[in-house]
Amino acid sequence: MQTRALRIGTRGSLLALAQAHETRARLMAAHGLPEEAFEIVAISTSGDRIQDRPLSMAGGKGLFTKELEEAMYAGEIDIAVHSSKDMPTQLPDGLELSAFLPREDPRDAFIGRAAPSISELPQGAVVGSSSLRRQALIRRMRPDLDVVMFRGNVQTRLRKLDEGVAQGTILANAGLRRLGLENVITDLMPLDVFPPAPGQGAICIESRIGDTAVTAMLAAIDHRPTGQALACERAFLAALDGSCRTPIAGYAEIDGDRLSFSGLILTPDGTLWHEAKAEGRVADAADIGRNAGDEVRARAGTTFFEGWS
Ligand SMILES: NCc1[nH]cc(CCC(=O)O)c1CC(=O)O
Repeated sequence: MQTRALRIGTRGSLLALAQAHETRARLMAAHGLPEEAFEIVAISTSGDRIQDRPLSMAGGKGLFTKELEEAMYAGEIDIAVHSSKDMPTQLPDGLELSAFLPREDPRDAFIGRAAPSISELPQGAVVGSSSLRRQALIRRMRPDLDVVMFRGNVQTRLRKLDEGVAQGTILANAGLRRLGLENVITDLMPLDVFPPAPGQGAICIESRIGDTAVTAMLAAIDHRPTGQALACERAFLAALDGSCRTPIAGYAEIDGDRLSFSGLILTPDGTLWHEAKAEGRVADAADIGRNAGDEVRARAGTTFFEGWS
């Protein structure tokens, strides 16, 4: 018998709260438990407070997870719900990713004002993005565009578009859908020309290693194919050192017991890139990702990373 509510830790942003609610709904359904069996605990993180500079310059990944992990060590929460994309490849001691929810659409979405798609934007138009990967991919597609820094939550970015600060921006389709904002999307970026960040669209749940009652509960909502795809993508990222100052994209697709992976690194200006494609058994997901990362790293050579890594 469960005596006290399971405390679900989350960041306080609207997107994070939507993800925590989805997790709670799945746990309620899987275990036939009422809403009162769970408590959602919102915790503010350093990443949420930095609005004036790129996160890549402020310490990168981990900024969104550190406070939640401390709350987990302190026993203030039992699990932490995250966007897999924001998770460092190396977790702190004693914590593990014990469940992944079924992945949403991993594609990026374009929100255009002067034109519905990047290719139709007028010469020299301004596109806002704070993601190094998206900046590099936009520049690779359209070197003439002016790519500017764009931070803040979705609502802030939409307001900046209204104010004419930029003619377009790119956000994850998954996040927009979870917020019920898919109506603002004017184009969806194809996976081959605009590959997503490793983990994009997948919610993951972190817990304490050895917390058997909690991990048993989470096992019931774990979506194996998403976990396997993520094992591959995260191994690719880890092999490349996962520096958040190198634009990196990677996406694994699962079909039965087969996995196909495509990974890409680019220079921030989008003029140079190296791509690896691999296929194999799902059981070898992590090896496939690691080998692809090693291959890309070897092909790029050390000069590729000079200057920003
Ligand atoms: N770094 C912020 C972040 N982390 C996860 C998502 C989207 C949701 C997801 O990928 O699951 C976003 C916003 C965005 O990129 O538009």
